[in-house]
Amino acid sequence: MSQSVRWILTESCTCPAPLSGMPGVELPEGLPSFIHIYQNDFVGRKPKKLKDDDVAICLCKYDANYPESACGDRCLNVMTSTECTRGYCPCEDFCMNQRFQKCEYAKTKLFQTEGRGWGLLAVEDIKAGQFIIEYCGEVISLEEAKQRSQSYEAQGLRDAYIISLNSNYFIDATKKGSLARFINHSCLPNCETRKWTVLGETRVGIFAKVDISAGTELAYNYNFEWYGGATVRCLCGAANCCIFLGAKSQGFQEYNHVWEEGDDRYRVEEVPLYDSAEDEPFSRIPETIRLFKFESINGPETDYSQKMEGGDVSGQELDYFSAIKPPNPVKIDGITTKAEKVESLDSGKSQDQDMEQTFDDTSAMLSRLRSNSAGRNFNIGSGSSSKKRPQHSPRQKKKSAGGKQFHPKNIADLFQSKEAQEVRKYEEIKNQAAANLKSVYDEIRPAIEVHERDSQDNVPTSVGRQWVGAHCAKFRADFDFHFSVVKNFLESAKKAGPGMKASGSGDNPKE
Ligand SMILES: C[S@@+](CC[C@H](N)C(=O)[O-])C[C@H]1O[C@@H](n2cnc3c(N)ncnc32)[C@H](O)[C@@H]1O
Repeated sequence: MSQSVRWILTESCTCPAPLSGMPGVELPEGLPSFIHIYQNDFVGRKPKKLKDDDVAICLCKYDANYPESACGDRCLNVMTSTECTRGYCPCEDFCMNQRFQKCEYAKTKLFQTEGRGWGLLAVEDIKAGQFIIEYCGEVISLEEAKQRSQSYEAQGLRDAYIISLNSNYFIDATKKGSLARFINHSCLPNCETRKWTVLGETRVGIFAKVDISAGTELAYNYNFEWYGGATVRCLCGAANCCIFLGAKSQGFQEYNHVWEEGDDRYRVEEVPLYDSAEDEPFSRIPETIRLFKFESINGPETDYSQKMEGGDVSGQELDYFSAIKPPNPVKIDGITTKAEKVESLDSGKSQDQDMEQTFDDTSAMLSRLRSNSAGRNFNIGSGSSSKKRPQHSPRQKKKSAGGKQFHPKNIADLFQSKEAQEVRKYEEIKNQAAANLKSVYDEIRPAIEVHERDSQDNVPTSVGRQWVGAHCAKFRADFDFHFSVVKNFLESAKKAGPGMKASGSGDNPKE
């Protein structure tokens, strides 16, 4: 049974009192407690204050015979996903481009789904492209997002409400948020998320992808990028459902292949061998942090088994932190996750610290540049999941001779020779290239951040070129370094005679 309409605004909320004409919020009984807000609540920093010079003013001129003239689709601000600013727009009160500011939401209603918690329904017909609601919550830093994600997990919270605004900031709607926090995921969604700039800040809106009729559940494709941790069964009911949230992401597919019982392709013995210290310099992920990313998936379009309409998926890139972690991987009749089959997982390997640091600083930039291509990736903390592979089970044999691993740095120390000097020279060049890459990133970061709210199409070519150039130099230096390690290692072994094996192999009588 529904309670009467009520406003819930707390003292700590920075948003103004609800504007007249704003939709009321009907909160049904039994809804887990949260604080309803109409604007993002900034934690740890204040919202930007736009200076006069920074306000984007369009060239629209209101024509009473043509309402679209007041900041419709041809408005310069609309075209750049920027809202007009009240008091500055030439169309004044006729301006139609202040939907976030005026909370011009579609009428919606909460309802209880089967197995997916609460969901949001359209109460009126909604047109394709229409703004439905803002995804509001607390705006927090990346660090805070990591901490909260871990803490929610420790508290056993199942539902994930943290999404990314950009590489530095996230929206956490766990404790405070708008009704958008209740919109569920579908593999065949009728809505999508879009980022808009409103009064200088990036905000996230839910928009209709297709015409939606009253009574239909609203859903968008979370496009979770799976970064380890729990596998959560998707219950969207779409005919093209991916079975698990994030199942289409590379991380999930490499780590949690889903297969039928008895499928011999995935026997533990056949898990590929690798030496992570050498192959995977960036692959360590803090286990407790799960980052999910919304990303385009062009899956087959099939019938919608629930009352949702289809269309191709083109939601913008957003990331999701999850606090979900069931005790064991999900098991569905006849289907097992690979994690269940692999008997034990190592907790992580030591990493090349300087490389890792550079990667931390530059991963956000990389992800943005990559996001224009089909195979997007996003990295957090110390590494990318894209290369993460199943780790050794106790039954697997080691690849290295005698179980020893040869780290490039150790090799340089071990060989006090001409060869070692050459290796060190290349190592220095490699470090220099890494430092250059970092300084290029620091230099061009502002240019990227100005544009990150939409896409990287707007980033000046010179910036992109500089970035690509620095990367190529870094890759080249890495290659030269590793090549010199291998070459000099072999040469010194050859010089030492046919019986000589790598230092540390235990076969050298002098050892
Ligand atoms: C942003 S919340 C959505 C609202 C949530 N249903 C509630 O009751 O608060 C996201 C969480 O809802 C659940 N969820 C959303 N879509 C789902 C789906 N298709 N299948 C299973 N669970 C889903 C998952 O637990 C997910 O972490």
